[in-house]
Amino acid sequence: MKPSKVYQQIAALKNEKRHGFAVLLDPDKISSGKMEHFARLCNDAGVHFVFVGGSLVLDHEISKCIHIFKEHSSIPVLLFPGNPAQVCREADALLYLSLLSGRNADLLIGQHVVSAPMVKGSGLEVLSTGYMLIDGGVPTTVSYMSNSHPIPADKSDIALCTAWAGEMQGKHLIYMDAGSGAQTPISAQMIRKVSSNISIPLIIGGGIKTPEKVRENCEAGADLIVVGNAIEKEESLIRELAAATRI
Ligand SMILES: CC(C)=CCC/C(C)=C/CC/C(C)=C/CC/C(C)=C/COP(=O)(O)OP(=O)(O)O
Ligand SMILES: O=P(O)(O)OC[C@@H](O)CO
Ligand SMILES: [Mg+2]
Repeated sequence: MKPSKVYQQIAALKNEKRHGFAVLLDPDKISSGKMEHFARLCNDAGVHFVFVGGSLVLDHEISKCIHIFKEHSSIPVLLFPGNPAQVCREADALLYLSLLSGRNADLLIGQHVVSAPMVKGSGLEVLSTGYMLIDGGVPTTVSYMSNSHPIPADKSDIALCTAWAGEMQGKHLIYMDAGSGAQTPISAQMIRKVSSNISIPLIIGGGIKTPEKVRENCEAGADLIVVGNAIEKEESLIRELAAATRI
């Protein structure tokens, strides 16, 4: 399946040496009743993409959340699912994650096989994504739920070889994630090492809280920065953090 519109927007960021900002909306923390408000905040801040999903989502309102968001915004919505039950047609695209940092066959290919008919029939733009967890100093929901070891934070060579393997397998994107709520975000040194050696777009997330960190990550070669927790705590940060990708 060839990716198209959303992929082209992400690839354009890289080709034109610009940087994008994505807000992660966790339906368990930002309920459908707040979606209109968040849509307006994201519009006003010039957010490029919205990711929706979680390692474990208790709320069954993902479709409703996306539907409301899209009534008030034309920002593309990308599903960021911890499992196939979070896939829904209302989004624009699906980050079709393969957990390359782990050695859990189910998250590399098993869940994809089981959900293939549903994903194929969804009409979603499918973005094949090499997903890499990097140690962020604390156990995160995703490391627990995926039952996998993250790549040690100081092992940039392992990160690079993992990203290379994903690129050579034909992944459209690499997403390096220190995990939601990480204590220590991914180092600029690791971002630089990976970014300067791959040609597909690089998404960076986990524990990013300040415009300075956003800026540092952009300078190190991140094409798209993802923030969730910090914005849930202080929604006015959306504007500041998004602006930092444009400096
Ligand atoms: C094949 C399909 C359609 C789905 C499977 C997708 C795979 C393989 C996922 C890999 C591992 C995984 C559980 C990723 C989830 C990543 C994610 C959405 C993280 C968002 O943050 P949370 O971990 O929910 O953080 P909080 O603890 O802050 O809620
Ligand atoms: O919630 P935060 O820590 O910003 O992390 C965002 C995202 O990369 C998590 O998968
Ligand atoms: Mg979550």
